[in-house]
Amino acid sequence: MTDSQNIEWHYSKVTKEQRRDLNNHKSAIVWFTGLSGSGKSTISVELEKELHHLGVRTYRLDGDNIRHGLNKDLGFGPDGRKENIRRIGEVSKLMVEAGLIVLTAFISPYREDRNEVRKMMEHGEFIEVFVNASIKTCEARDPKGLYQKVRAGKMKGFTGVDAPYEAPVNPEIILNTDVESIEESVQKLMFYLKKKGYLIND
Ligand SMILES: Nc1ncnc2c1ncn2[C@@H]1O[C@H](COP(=O)(O)OS(=O)(=O)O)[C@@H](OP(=O)(O)O)[C@H]1O
Ligand SMILES: Nc1ncnc2c1ncn2[C@@H]1O[C@H](COP(=O)(O)OP(=O)(O)O)[C@@H](O)[C@H]1O
Repeated sequence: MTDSQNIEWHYSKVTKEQRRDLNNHKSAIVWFTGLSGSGKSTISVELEKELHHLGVRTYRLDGDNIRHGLNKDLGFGPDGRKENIRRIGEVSKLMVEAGLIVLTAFISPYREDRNEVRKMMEHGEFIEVFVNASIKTCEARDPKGLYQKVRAGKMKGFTGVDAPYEAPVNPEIILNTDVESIEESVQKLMFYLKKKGYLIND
């Protein structure tokens, strides 16, 4: 561990607000959370495409990708998942400082870990999106064949089967992907971002 007592903060001469002015929109984290197969990746990809078309500067962080690089040393036990979310929170915060709308797609099963990220951010900078789909739906979709592996006893500690998922209590947005289409979910998100003024900087 580094001794943080011997480290001083260095301030930039360009602020987050000035970067936002340059981009002409606000910056924030759109934090997708939900079971494997609920639709986090799919919907965040489509949302990013739509935002990009509007000239919004974005970046997407996805569990599957980040666990190949930055977080490849982490497992799926409670400690590994906690550290995964802590690091993603820190990286996302930097990106928000840089003026981006960050889209994160992680199961992030623990309420406390998500709330820790919320606490790191300023008011309105953390938009929690509960991608709500039943385990039955997720298992029927099984886009990576993981549920099949779990049921065959080849994987242990899988979220929603034999590891917990704690649903958000008061998320900014709920997407019921059991019944809503991908397009409907994207439109819901776009409506929220526009209504709350994220896509302009005033
Ligand atoms: N044990 C276990 N439980 C759940 N998921 C597992 C597990 N092992 C591997 N995978 C695959 O890893 C993806 C989830 O990674 P995350 O970084 O999003 O997980 S977490 O937020 O740390 O819980 C998850 O991807 P998604 O399906 O996109 O959610 C799975 O493909
Ligand atoms: N309404 C919907 N919303 C999101 N995904 C859906 C929907 N209906 C079907 N799907 C499909 O379900 C799968 C969701 O997988 P994925 O986006 O990888 O989920 P996650 O990232 O949450 O694990 C994709 O194959 C997607 O095409």
